[in-house]
Amino acid sequence: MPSNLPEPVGAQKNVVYLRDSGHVVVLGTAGSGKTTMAVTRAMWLANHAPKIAGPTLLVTFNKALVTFLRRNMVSRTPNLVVENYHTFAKGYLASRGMMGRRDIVDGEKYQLIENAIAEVQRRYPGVGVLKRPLRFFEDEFHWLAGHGVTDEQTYINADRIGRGRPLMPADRPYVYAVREAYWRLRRELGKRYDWDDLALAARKAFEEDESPRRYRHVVVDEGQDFSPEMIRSLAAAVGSNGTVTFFGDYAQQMYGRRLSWKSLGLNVRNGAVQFEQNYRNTPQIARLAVALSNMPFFRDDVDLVEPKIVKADGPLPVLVEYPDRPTQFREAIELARRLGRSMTVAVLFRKREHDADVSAQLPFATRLHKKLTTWPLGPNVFYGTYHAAKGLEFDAVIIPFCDHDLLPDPVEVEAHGPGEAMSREARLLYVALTRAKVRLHIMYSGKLTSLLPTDPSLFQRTTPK
Ligand SMILES: Nc1ncnc2c1ncn2[C@@H]1O[C@H](COP(=O)(O)OP(=O)(O)OP(=O)(O)O)[C@@H](O)[C@H]1O
Repeated sequence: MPSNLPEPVGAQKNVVYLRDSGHVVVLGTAGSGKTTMAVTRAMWLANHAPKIAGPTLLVTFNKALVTFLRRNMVSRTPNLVVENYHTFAKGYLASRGMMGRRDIVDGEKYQLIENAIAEVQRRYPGVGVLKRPLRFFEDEFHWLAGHGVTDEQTYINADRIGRGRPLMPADRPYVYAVREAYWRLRRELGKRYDWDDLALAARKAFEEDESPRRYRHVVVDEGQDFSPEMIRSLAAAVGSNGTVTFFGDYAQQMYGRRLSWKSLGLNVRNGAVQFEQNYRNTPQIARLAVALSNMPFFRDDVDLVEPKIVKADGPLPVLVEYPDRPTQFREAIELARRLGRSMTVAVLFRKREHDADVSAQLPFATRLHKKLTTWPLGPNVFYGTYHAAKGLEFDAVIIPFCDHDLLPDPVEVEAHGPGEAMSREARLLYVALTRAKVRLHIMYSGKLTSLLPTDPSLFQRTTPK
């Protein structure tokens, strides 16, 4: 997003200046102006909307995006609060006397789950599902909390939407036993919640809360990453004369397909509004993104919007094979250094493990991460994970390590099986490459990841000098 907000046009205008109370859902392709229009709508609702102006919460998933928005767009808008979801939920629970300073389990969570698995394994030796990796249990608990499941029977009967290969009902009691053991161990540590539980706790607290609501309007950006419970709690956070405006792109969804709007607490009268124009990417980059989203493993049965591209032509995405990973890394840094003199450039990685190396090589570059508090203006180098780049955009994006044995991440393959892992990781890669406005450089060594389309006309293949 730019620092000056563009004038809404077409469908954007209809959403931004909508006066009715109630709920609106906007679905749009990457770069269709969802974030910029979320900000424009939030500012209009906060201060300018005749008769319906009132305290407004703009909530998003990505903390780096919150920093960007506060710094560049909404710093002087009274009546508007920009927060990420967890800050909102924590603050609300604290205001209800339901959140102490040390109530959330953080890094210790993994050890607690390990201990819980070991405990249940001792009870049921030889049960196969209990041998699944920690990441599997973590993911399953995340899903349960996100869908507001708090008892075993509901889990056993659940249509486990969002997992390619559902877990057999016969296996579920064992997984649930691990969840209960984890809860008990967590309680013994004096922690009431983990991050995944906050939405469920907030939703329930709102249900019992009859006091006047703090916010009249809620605007949700990057809505595809919000769990059902998060969306329900946000819908419950406004009173009956308020509005919820939800912006999302299901092609960028991390995982889990969506439920009906109604079951998410959203009362959408006329169906979702579609944003179809892609204002960010050149046709060359957009074409690659569309080809990726058409790959068979990019499974989806919901509202993907085919983009109409409005930007001028640019160079083809560049695909370069290097002899080895250290060379890839060196070249990515060198290219970022060079491009960063005249434009914004981001080097994006699947995993966090490269952060220290980049920071050693590029001490003035900005790492995209949760605690980012300032946002540099002008040409600059940024770096971070695909996740951390959500919602952001850069003139150039460099994606090293698109190697066959690194993407999809083997940890995800082990946890979810190859089909599910491909589907999830393809979405992440889609996020990463749609951050590029004009230049995109993809690097690999050995064999290229099978997540990328193979049509040679989508790339300019070059060889390293
Ligand atoms: N009406 C418009 N006129 C000109 N430019 C626009 C308009 N709407 C959006 N843009 C530009 O399009 C780019 C993408 O916008 P934005 O980041 O809001 O998209 P998005 O839908 O949130 O993308 P993503 O979901 O991929 O993060 C920005 O540079 C923005 O300024």
